[in-house]
Amino acid sequence: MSHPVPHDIDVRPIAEDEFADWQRALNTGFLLEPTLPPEILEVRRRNLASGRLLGAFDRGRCVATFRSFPQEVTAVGGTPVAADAITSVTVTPTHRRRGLLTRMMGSDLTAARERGDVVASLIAAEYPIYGRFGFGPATTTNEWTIDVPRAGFGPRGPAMPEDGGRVDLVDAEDVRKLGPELHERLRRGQPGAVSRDELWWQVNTGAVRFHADRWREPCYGVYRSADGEVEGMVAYRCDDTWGDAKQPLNTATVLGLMTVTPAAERALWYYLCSIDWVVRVKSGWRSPDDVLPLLLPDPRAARLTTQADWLWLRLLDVARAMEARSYPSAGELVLEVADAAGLAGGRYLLDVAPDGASCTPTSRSADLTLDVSDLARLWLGDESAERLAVLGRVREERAGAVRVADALLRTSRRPWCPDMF
Ligand SMILES: CC(=O)SCCNC(=O)CCNC(=O)[C@H](O)C(C)(C)COP(=O)(O)OP(=O)(O)OC[C@H]1O[C@@H](n2cnc3c(N)ncnc32)[C@H](O)[C@@H]1OP(=O)(O)O
Repeated sequence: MSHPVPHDIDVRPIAEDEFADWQRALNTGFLLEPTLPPEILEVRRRNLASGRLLGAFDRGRCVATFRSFPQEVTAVGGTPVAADAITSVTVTPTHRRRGLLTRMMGSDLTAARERGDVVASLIAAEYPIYGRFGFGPATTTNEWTIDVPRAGFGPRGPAMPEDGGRVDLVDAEDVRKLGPELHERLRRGQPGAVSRDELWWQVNTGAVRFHADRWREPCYGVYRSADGEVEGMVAYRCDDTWGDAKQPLNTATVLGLMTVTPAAERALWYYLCSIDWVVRVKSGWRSPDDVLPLLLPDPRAARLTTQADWLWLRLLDVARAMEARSYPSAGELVLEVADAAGLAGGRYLLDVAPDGASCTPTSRSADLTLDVSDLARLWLGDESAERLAVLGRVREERAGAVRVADALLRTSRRPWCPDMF
């Protein structure tokens, strides 16, 4: 079988009239039906075609896809940094392992660096794909399945906290009105969270349909505090499962639950675990240190059913990334950062003082040597330098430097990205 020579394949931004071809290649790469119904294609064209879309073309046919869009990722301490969010990455099966992803990624990351983005971000379909491009897994996610009858709520268990707050069910239109402001509050307090644009709210509440048959309207609940402030919101769907003896055996699956106060968090989980007929609650993708299991009178009723890497980051500007975050104590660290792509490498002095941090190129000798992908693991505070040293991924050049790194970089709560993109 003869393969086309990689350089005969054109990698470039697509023209608007190539969108249908690009979309067909995208669906092919994701093992979906290649051709979308015309009305869905049109909705996608209207919303996506003018964005940053790359394609690879072999004899005029699109054989690879790549899309990036502007995003913000919340650093430790709450400052959002400019991110190049990457999605829709595919290479058609006939054209894989010939460097097409490498070419698209190189072109996108170079442009992002030139634009001044601080990081690039993505959710990886498979673990081994993105490390070679300087990405590291920066957050993880957990999903729990709650066995509701065992959870301990109900007539003999604790009642919903009496704090004057209330849960009300609302419609999609209310979610589009109330959700964005609540989410802005959430993401400013949640390292690893990413921004949502208006299109996110439209697509995720059914106002804009990107799929012909995948939309089923969920139920939406809102928690308001005693003074009427919206402090939490949940979207969930129930199935319609019944046992042989006519017992209700429904599962409620959480599509998203965001809260900005502990009262809202407690109230919404209590609500989900006390809906008649519901015997199982699937939590959806939660933070790895979510308090959820401990909110239940019997935490063992929450079984961990998914645990996986989630948001991957690629630092494009080490100095700005390190200066954007906060640190629990003062200290100094010289980092020798290797970056095979030549985008962000160098030796940096991180100098954390009580009034803020500076990170500048230095000629002082290094305390730690590591790859840019491993600095991405450390940046949000989730990974420990000590663990990476055990793996041989971080090299300690000065005795004790690993401990200093962990004291500076780790956080008391773990980072979390609630979104899939
Ligand atoms: C953010 C997102 O959109 S995630 C979605 C990612 N897409 C998918 O998983 C869809 C199915 N897979 C694909 O379309 C393709 O396999 C891609 C896009 C993952 C990779 O595209 P390719 O053009 O084959 O990658 P490319 O040839 O540039 O590979 C570069 C290197 O990565 C390695 N690599 C690429 N994909 C994988 C993989 N899935 N698993 C392990 N290694 C991989 C290659 O072996 C190659 O290694 P080498 O340089 O040592 O030879």
